[in-house]
Amino acid sequence: MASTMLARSSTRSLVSTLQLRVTVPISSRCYATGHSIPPLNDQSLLKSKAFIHGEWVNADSGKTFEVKDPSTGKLITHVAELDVAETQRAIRSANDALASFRRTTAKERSRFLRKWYDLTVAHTDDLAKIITWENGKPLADARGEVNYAATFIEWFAEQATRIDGAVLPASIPGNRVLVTKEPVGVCGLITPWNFPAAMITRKLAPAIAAGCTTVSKAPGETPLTALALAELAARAGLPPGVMNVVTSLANTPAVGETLATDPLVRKISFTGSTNVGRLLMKQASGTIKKCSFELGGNAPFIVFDDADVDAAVTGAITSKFRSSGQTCVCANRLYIQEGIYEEFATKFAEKVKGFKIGGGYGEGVTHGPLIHDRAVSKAESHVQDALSQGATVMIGGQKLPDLGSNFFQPTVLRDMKPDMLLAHEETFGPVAGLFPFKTEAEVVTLANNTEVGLAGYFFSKDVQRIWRVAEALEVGMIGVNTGLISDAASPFGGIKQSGFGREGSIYGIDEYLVMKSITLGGMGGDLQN
Ligand SMILES: NC(=O)c1ccc[n+]([C@@H]2O[C@H](COP(=O)([O-])OP(=O)(O)OC[C@H]3O[C@@H](n4cnc5c(N)ncnc54)[C@H](O)[C@@H]3O)[C@@H](O)[C@H]2O)c1
Ligand SMILES: O=CCCC(=O)O
Repeated sequence: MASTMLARSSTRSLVSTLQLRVTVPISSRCYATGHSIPPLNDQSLLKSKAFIHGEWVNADSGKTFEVKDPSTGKLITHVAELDVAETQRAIRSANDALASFRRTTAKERSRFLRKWYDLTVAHTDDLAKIITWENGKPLADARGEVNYAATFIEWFAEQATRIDGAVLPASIPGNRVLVTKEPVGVCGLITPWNFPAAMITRKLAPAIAAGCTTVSKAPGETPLTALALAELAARAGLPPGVMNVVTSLANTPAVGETLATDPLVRKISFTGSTNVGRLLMKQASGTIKKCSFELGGNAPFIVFDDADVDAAVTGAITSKFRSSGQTCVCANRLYIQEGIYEEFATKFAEKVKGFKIGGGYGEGVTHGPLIHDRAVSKAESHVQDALSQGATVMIGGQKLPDLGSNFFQPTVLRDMKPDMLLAHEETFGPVAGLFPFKTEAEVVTLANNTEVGLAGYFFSKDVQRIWRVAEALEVGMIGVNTGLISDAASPFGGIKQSGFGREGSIYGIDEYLVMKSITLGGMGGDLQN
């Protein structure tokens, strides 16, 4: 009871913060943030409880965790810190809902998704403000993310009605083989903080389109967007239990293990680091769950001498600095062929000079903070390692303490060498290292010299080279003469230790379906008189 009241007061506090735009301590557990955010049109989108069986619930323990604004480090609100028991309850809710939801028609599921899509688009401004608040990305980027997130809902609203089967010629006389596709069952969906809306809709929309029921684990850093999306899904009429959202920060490993080991869960889809993916895969193996894993990358971005250098600079800026370098498909290693190295480096650094760094609501801000100080330390360590081995800074290279503890300068390093840390580890921050190379064969060897294989990019005007290099790069997604490959229509996913499974596209729904063959015997006899 006390915890219920506490959480109610937390939500009220959050709402008052938005209405009043003032710095006022409201309660000892949740207070205004000290920097104002634009008020929401619909303040009831702000939730601080988890969503189980169509109800907003606190943790049984009454525990909460803090969600902080990465721009200021200040508290946004406290969110329910769920544990194993509540996660099991969410799984049972999804399991109870499955029996009837799997029997809904594709058209019904499609209509539901369409309503959810319409509501998401209608609330773009509010969702974007929430994303900026908890993730830090500039408001324009946050709006772009809401649009991107909504395209997955729209896409799978359309795909829901296209789940098909087959009739196959049997090799046994008199038999006929039918193939149907069915929902895999209860799905455990675990998503990261870097795209608080799009990573969750990219899993939820195909799961629902397929007729599955779900338990999503919202990222501890950015749970508010996931909860707002759940509110919109409920408004769209999704039956209780089809979409449950559990929230946790400290209890995340226990919640994750519960999802990955509970026999009622038939599918785990995870987006995040390779290390956590490895752990979840091990845990999920006990009950042989269907899995898809979208894990870490270390994308090569190659510019050949024959490329349009200006286009390559634009593509590299988009790919490297999207979300301040915090996307799994961000260029991590920029390989520039010797003939155009100087021109590329100068033009690239010049563009980076034009960035405006600051809090995501700031006028004209192009790049926000990193998510937390660990991310800043990683960027800093990659810069230090490169400098200690002979790289030079063209621009940036420092923290920006005057802006806040999570800010790091967009950085361009030149004269990078293959042994440097940045060549082998995903920076996940705004540091671009320019590596010179001589030949096509050399650069493809360098590009493939990594355990992961998510995205890769290259710029060239030679059509034969385009085929050669595209076929030789060991990645799941390639951008040729573009730095932007993310699209609901395109299959998203990696190879090697970047994981397996594909999201979006005509293939994404297969991750949530299982195939069943039905063999009919005694068929095809003579016509009866
Ligand atoms: N391939 C992709 O589509 C994709 C997309 C986004 C991020 N990523 C990768 O994610 C990484 C950055 O995110 P991060 O550092 O927050 O990743 P992370 O693996 O630490 O966390 C990602 C998510 O997993 C949850 N999590 C953490 N530990 C867990 C555990 N033991 N059990 C269950 N869930 C757990 C977190 O709460 C979070 O929601 C990068 O490596 C990046 O490339 C990949
Ligand atoms: O960070 C990973 C996902 C980014 C994207 O979908 O473009």
